[in-house]
Amino acid sequence: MTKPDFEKEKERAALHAVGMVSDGMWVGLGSGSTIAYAVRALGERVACGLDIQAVPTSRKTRELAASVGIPLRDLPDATHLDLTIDGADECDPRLDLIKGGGGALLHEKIVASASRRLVIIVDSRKPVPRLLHAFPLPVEVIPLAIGVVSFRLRALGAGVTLRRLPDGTPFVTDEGNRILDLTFVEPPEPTELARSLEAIPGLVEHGLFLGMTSTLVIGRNSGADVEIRGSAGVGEVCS
Ligand SMILES: O=C(CO)[C@H](O)[C@H](O)COP(=O)(O)O
Repeated sequence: MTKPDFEKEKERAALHAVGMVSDGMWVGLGSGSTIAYAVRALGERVACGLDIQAVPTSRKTRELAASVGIPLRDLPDATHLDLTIDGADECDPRLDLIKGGGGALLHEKIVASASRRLVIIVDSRKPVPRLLHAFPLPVEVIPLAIGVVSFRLRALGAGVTLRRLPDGTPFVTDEGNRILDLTFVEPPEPTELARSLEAIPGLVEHGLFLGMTSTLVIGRNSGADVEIRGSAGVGEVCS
């Protein structure tokens, strides 16, 4: 059996999602390696005359989008968006997600929550039967609350790890916060966990995106290019 080409899957999912963008839209741009394919493809459509405004969710995405000529707006300028394209670390059959592997979950959730449609693009490794059984759940915490929040998270049954860079220093988010990665020996029900996390002062946001996804696009290697879950919808493609 040939090995799956996950980069090809990411690219196929990204191309499909970019086909859903049409003239006049305000488009949210997520973060991560899968989104990079979407940003480059969107840049090609902009070069062909597509007229959009894009709101990036991280410094990295902003830099890439600017480099391919996508017109950009800042998040404070946005009131609502037509469509957001983003990646995910895990997605379950209800299209609920874990996000934040790249540490951009706060901006990603604000943009997703303001979007009429959230289109999630993934490769075939991301769909799972249940969330919280494999990928650690990222939460964003203000630096001075790290001790207090970690204590409360452990009381919820979580294993807590401060995310660090390869040089050992703590990872710092675009908002100057820290990321704690949570693991569970006995994974809780995501909705209940989300409620508990939202009640902890100093915990700014968590990576559970529940009930937000409109469309999940899974890139495939063989057969059809993509598998669609949720609502479909394809716009014009630049040739
Ligand atoms: O949530 C995210 C960043 O905060 C990313 O969307 C998620 O980590 C997926 O990244 P990739 O496409 O590189 O696998």
